[in-house]
Amino acid sequence: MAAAVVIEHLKKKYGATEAVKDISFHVEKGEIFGLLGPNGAGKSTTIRCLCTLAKPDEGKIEVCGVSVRDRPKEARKYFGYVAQEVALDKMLTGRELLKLQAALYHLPSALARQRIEQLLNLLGLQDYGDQKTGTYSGGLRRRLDLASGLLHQPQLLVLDEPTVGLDIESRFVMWDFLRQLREAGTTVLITSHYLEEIDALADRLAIIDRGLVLAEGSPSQLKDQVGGDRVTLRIREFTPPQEAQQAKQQLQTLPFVEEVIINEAQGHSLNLVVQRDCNPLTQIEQNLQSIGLPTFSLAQSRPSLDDVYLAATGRTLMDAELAAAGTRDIKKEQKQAMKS
Ligand SMILES: Nc1ncnc2c1ncn2[C@@H]1O[C@H](COP(=O)(O)OP(=O)(O)OP(=O)(O)O)[C@@H](O)[C@H]1O
Repeated sequence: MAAAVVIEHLKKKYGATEAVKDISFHVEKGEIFGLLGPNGAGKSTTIRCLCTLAKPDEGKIEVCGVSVRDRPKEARKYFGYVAQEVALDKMLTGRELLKLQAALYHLPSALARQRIEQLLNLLGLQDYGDQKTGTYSGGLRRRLDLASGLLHQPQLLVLDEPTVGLDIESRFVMWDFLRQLREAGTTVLITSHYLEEIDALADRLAIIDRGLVLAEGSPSQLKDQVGGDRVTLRIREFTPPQEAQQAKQQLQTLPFVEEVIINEAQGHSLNLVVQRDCNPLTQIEQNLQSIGLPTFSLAQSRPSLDDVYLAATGRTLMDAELAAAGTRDIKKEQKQAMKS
């Protein structure tokens, strides 16, 4: 059985910007697959190439065994795409917009009517179908986007950051709906920069950073691979770099400490990897005391996807987000995207 998505050695540049340097991953049928990475990592570009909305420079892309580059029209039958931001015509009602969309998919009108009512019900939109979309909340708009992407009953639903800007409740509604879709046999490919979203939803994921896949697997596999428990230590609220170095050297000598990383972006806090199921906190504190260093905060936890990200990139996802913010000219990108 062909995989739902095969992407191999995808490359895509915008001018001098290498948006996608070399990305490969497979999505199996019936799973929720997450692409996790900070803003600017290349997630949208990857799925825009997959969904025939951007032209790749190189690489193989298949949807349900059909080459997207060679047979784009046929490939489009297999997937529904829900973009990051959809410009809805605010004067149209939800039902009218779905009718328009159904016409774009060339659905026969009886089938279109049936699908529209089904989806409005399924997504809890039955009371809003005749209201103008200009009156919709963010959560309702996203649900209508979903309905649009599902009208032609695609085998694969591709969603770009579907819960950005949504409140927690709307986000949970969306997660539940995506899980129901999976139960009904639809494959879901979702991009997100929210760790907890991918952790909660995805059967498997790929971590993407600066146009490359850094890790791929199920959330628990990836967490297991990064090894022992994590300890986050702050010597002071803002630790001088030389003290952080001194602490690192000292703590590396402890038998249960596997690794010490100094997180410069977080006030030179220290991230330690320690053997599982040891009780390290008192010993760490005493050890620091013995060389005259205080402890401002100290906490132990199981590895998270952020630890997986940190181990792969040397920075946390949030720091990567902050570094990316402000370096992009979104208006220029949108203009260029319209052209490509
Ligand atoms: N149309 C475009 N023109 C020029 N540069 C672009 C364009 N689209 C994306 N880029 C650049 O390519 C890189 C990858 O962007 P991309 O949108 O794929 O990342 P992303 O991970 O999806 O982030 P986001 O979720 O913010 O869209 C970024 O450096 C971005 O500035």
